[in-house]
Amino acid sequence: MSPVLERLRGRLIVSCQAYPGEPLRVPEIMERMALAAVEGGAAGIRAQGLEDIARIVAATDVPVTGLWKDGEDPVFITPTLEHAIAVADAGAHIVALDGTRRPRPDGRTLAQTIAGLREHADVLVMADCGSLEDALAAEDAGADVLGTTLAGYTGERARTQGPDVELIDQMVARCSRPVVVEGRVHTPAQAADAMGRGAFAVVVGTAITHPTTITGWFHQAVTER
Ligand SMILES: CC(=O)N[C@H](C=O)[C@@H](O)[C@H](O)[C@H](O)COP(=O)(O)O
Repeated sequence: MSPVLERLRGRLIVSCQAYPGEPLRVPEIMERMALAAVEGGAAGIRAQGLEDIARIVAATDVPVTGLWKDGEDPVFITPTLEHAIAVADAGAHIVALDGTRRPRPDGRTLAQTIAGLREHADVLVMADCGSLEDALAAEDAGADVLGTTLAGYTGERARTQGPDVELIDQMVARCSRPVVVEGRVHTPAQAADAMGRGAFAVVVGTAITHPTTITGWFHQAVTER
């Protein structure tokens, strides 16, 4: 296994993302968020946007999973080969991209996208999947790592309140590539449970790095007793 993946085995990856129009959507702030997460024990960072990726790669010494969310198409996580190449050029160690079976906006298949990226750069590829069928197809297409990232966001599976544990179990049982659990991991107990189910690593975003959502959880608890 690649040295980059070895560093992530059995560890926590923290996703540092702010969304368009939000107060924290500033690359320097995401860089500092990443530094804070690494201080807390994160073995890797997941980051969105070329500037955020480049800054976090320069500021930390942990593997960075990069993605570029762009466009109005349902496939919006690093949707085309050009986006994937740009993410690699920004310095990401792992390029995360939409790993579903849906048509991609540039007309390429996932396999063509991964092959094209590999011709350009020596990077690992994480396929963000929404179902077991996605994960099996992504593995065939050449992805190095399979994420549960899009479970509940593609219409194929219900959006579970916490992580989609049924999908985790299916992917761990059926896939031969490492399964990274990502999506709605909101508590340390859920992260531990995912590891117990055979996850290679766990990605936590919102519950660590999205204070507006976390505030909303507490706001609701306080006001809707
Ligand atoms: C579906 C989608 O667009 N997921 C994105 C992927 O990068 C991010 O918005 C999520 O925050 C990330 O996957 C981490 O998940 P959570 O924030 O639930 O811990």
